[in-house]
Amino acid sequence: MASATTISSSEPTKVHTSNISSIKAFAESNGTSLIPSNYHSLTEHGDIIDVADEIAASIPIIDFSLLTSDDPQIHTKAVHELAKACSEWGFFMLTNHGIPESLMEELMKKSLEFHDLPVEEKKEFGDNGEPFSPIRHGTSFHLPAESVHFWRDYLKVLTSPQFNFPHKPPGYREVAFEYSQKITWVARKLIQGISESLGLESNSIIESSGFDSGQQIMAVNLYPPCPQPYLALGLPAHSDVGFLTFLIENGIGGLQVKHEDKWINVNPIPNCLVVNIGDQLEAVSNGRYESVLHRAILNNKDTRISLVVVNGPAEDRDIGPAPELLLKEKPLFKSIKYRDYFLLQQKSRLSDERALDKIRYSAQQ
Ligand SMILES: O=C(O)CCC(=O)C(=O)O
Ligand SMILES: [Fe+2]
Repeated sequence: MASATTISSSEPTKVHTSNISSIKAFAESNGTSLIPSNYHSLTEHGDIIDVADEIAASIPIIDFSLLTSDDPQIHTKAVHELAKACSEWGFFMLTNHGIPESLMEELMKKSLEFHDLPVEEKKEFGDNGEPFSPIRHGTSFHLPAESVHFWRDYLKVLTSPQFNFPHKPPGYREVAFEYSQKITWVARKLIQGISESLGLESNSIIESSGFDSGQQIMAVNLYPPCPQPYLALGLPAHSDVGFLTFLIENGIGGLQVKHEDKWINVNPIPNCLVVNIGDQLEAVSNGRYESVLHRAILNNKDTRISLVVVNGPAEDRDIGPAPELLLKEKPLFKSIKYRDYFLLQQKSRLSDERALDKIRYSAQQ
């Protein structure tokens, strides 16, 4: 115990962040039980402890096979459930989505293999700071411009309208392609259901947003064990940029969503997709469905991997509240090209601002 007391009372190590190009490599070589002070994003223990776990049991579950049922009554009931999940929570668990478990397992395995490649071998994918680069590998969120860093390494790939992917480890690209296609199909069906739930034609959002040549980004997040998990975060509170985000992970847990002003742990359920509403759906639905705030917390034992697919509109489309909704209500958001919104959102994530607030009409207007 004496040594533990000594460690906790010593100064956090000062490490030049420019020396940390991979938190995985750093964590593996860090001989202390302290983390560098520029990774301290949580100042109060309460911030991480104040979690409303009793509410977690009521996280909505949507059965995809009911939504796609040919029986109109079953379909209508599922659309109703979807509307409730989107308006009350902004996210839900999706079951019976038809994506084979073996595909998801293989993808997770290859993702771990990618992050396990020697640093040298991943250099060719290094993030050059250009948000539209097809492949970006890096650490934290945006290292050069941040004051506080996050305990995460990432691979971010633009998988649509053109499919890009690293060519290593062998077979990763193929399995990612299959998963990307299947997620696109599920996303398309959900967006149709969401359109209906808003009283729009089933294809209304798909067509107006150019969804079939829409932007899709796959992000593979790796969070190594963190010796002081109550001081750092894997990812800070944020909302996602697109219409819908799909998340799977390796069963460790760490995703939290904000619900009624409290953080809720989203415990992984095997073979389920975690789906959340992104900013573009909040805009299109004119605020009916809110883009949910979420973050990734850490633990000191296990490496966690999450695989996230963000599906959005085509980059050249102007996106704003659906015109059909504006027959009866005032627009809450200005229309903006998705490409410009994407850039705005990337910039906003470096501060505590939300990009949606930048396109929101003020109350007086
Ligand atoms: O890893 C997680 O649980 C969250 C990841 C996430 O929110 C993201 O990549 O946008
Ligand atoms: Fe996210």
